Formats: sequence, C-alpha cells, structure tokens
Amino acid sequence: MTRVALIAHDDEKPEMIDLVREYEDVLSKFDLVGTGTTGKRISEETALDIERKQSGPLGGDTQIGAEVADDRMDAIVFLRDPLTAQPHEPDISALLRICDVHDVPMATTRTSAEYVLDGLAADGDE
Ligand SMILES: O=C(CO)COP(=O)(O)O
Repeated sequence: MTRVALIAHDDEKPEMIDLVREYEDVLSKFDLVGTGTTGKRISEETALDIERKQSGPLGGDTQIGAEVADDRMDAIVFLRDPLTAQPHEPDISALLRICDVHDVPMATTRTSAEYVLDGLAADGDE
C-alpha cells in the first residue's frame, strides 16, 4: 500500500487541514503517517486514519526519515514554515537529505503537494 507522511509546521497546519480535506478520497486509499501534532489534528478534523509519530521537535521528522531510509515511504507532504526558525532544524534538513538520497518525492508547498498527490492517485489507477 502506498505510504505517505503528512507533516506541517504550526503556521502551515490550517493549510494542511484544507489540503487533506480536499484530497480526503485520495488519501483514504493510502497508509498515512504524520508527526504528532499534525497527525492529531488530521485525525480529529477529518475521517482519515493516520499513524502518529512523535511531535517534530521531539523526533518525529527523524522517525519518518528512518522509514525513508528503510524504503518504506512513497512520498512526503511537508508544509514547512519558511519564515520561522525551528529548534529541530537539523532534523528537518536530515529528512530532506534522506528523501533526496532515496528519491522519495517530498512536496513542501500546497501546489507541489497537489501535484504529488495527483501523481500518486494516477499511479494507483493504472
Ligand atoms: O515540527 C514539525 C515538523 O518539523 C511538525 O511537528 P508536529 O506535527 O508535531 O507539530
């Protein structure tokens, strides 16, 4: 099953919820995992099942990166806040890097996320 991680920084959580609602049908066919607070909000505010890792600052990005390194992840939607410094910036950089290493698509904006999710949905229809 296609496994997708959903991660959003605080300023981007409303955008993530909006995106997830728009793509709820597509996402319901995937195995979803999220960082702690993002996952909590998605499970509370949509009908989707989502496995929750630690919150980002407590290691959630790192846990998701470990799945990428294990070739368990098909794509990541990571709506980052480009205007706010994060205490766990090294973990975020490591996640970007390991996605590059394993050629796992990571979308970091709403529009790129829509392209990635549309692409995954089209792959599933083949
Ligand atoms: O900080 C994050 C990603 O770097 C997101 O973590 P939360 O979903 O727990 O807010």
